[in-house]
Amino acid sequence: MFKSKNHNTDNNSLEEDETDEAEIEELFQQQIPIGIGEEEHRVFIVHPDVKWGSRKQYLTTAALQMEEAVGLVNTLYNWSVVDKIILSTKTPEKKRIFGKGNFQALTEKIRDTPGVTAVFVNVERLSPSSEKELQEAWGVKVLDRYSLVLHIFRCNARTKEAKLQISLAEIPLLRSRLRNEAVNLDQQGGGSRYIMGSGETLDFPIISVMGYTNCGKTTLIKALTGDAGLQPKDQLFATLDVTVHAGQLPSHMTVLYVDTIGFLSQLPHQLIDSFSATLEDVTHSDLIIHVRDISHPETVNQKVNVLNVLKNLQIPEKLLNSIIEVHNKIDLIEGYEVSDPEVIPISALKQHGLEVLKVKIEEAVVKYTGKQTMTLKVQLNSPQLAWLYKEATVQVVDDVGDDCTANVKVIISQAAYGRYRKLFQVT
Ligand SMILES: Nc1nc2c(ncn2[C@@H]2O[C@H](COP(=O)(O)OP(=O)(O)OP(=O)(O)O)[C@@H](O)[C@H]2O)c(=O)[nH]1
Ligand SMILES: [Mg+2]
Repeated sequence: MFKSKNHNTDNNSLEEDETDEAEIEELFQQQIPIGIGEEEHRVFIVHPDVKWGSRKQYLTTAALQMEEAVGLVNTLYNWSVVDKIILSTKTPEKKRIFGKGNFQALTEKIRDTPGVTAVFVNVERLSPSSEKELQEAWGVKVLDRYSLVLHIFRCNARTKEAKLQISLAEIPLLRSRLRNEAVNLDQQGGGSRYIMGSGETLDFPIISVMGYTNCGKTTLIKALTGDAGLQPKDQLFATLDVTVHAGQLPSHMTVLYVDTIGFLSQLPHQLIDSFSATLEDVTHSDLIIHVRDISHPETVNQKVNVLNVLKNLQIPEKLLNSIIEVHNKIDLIEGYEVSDPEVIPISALKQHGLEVLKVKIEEAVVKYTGKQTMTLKVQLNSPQLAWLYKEATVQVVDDVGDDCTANVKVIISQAAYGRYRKLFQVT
């Protein structure tokens, strides 16, 4: 389904549309956060079905839904269905999808079916912990409808704009996975929920890193996140795809940095579409970091241009006010000093000034997202701690002694704190 790559990717000239396409194609294929590659798949389909109405009614519905699932898999040219099964399930409110007996029988059946490389569980979304659990039990890739459909879109994406859109669609998925890695719900006794529930309230703050091409955006994100996969390059438009990277702030709050396509005064025509898609994405972030290459002769004009574009984008006033201005590449100017105390001077390459920047980012996140740091006295023999792990960012748990309580430092939104107080009748 992917186009074969017959372009010469060594030539980076922007004038050559073909080369440019090839490079985007390559970048796009490198970044597959949902982890489905181009390989062939032999898929076992499980359709968990809740009984309702008459037996005939639910069997008909289940059969139709199974047909739909088969159709989805067959859309992918090198995928095939090896077997399929409809299994009655517990209600969605229950913590697990399948009852114990059903699950054991299913696991045996999957293991006994030769050549299975993936199991498609035909539900909208599996929670990351369920997915992990099933994957461990079955030893093969586990897909839900969301990840399968995204994969189909990804394979069909031909234009740069479409590819960017897909990268953006993957953000919520990526977020929930990161959340799961940061907080293992199962270990906290929270159980694993089968379908993502209040997932949206669990979002991490999103920080868009913007600025002129070659100013050091990717280098900075790499330095802030330690993400070894990022490749800064001394070349215009090294980054042609929106990517998202998780990093930790000083108080262990996790944030997501969005690496964006750089500005250029004379934007090559073929890039305008993907560029505007990037900018649209920015309007949905919580905070903007504006990186300036302070060693560039046009740095002042560049700043004016960036701010003008952002203003014309109808970005919410609050987001405009949130902009953190960063002066990068100070290592190239001896004795560089800033006159504005709000501006943070750094060298992303030499990793100077990053701690100060992180503190500044954290302050801004607290200010602009309404999230606050609090220390709560928590009853350890109640579900309070598990609740906080799910709905807020737990930073430190201090055991305070014999009375079964702990001091828990959390980053929590005002709304979540309100719910916490109500739920546990804390005053
Ligand atoms: N001397 C110096 N060079 C830097 C610094 N930060 C980045 N660079 C260099 O600047 C070049 C561009 O860096 P990138 O991080 O790829 O820049 P970018 O803003 O992501 O560029 P695009 O993706 O093309 O928009 C690379 O050669 C980096 O090594 C810095 O603090 N000091
Ligand atoms: Mg870049």
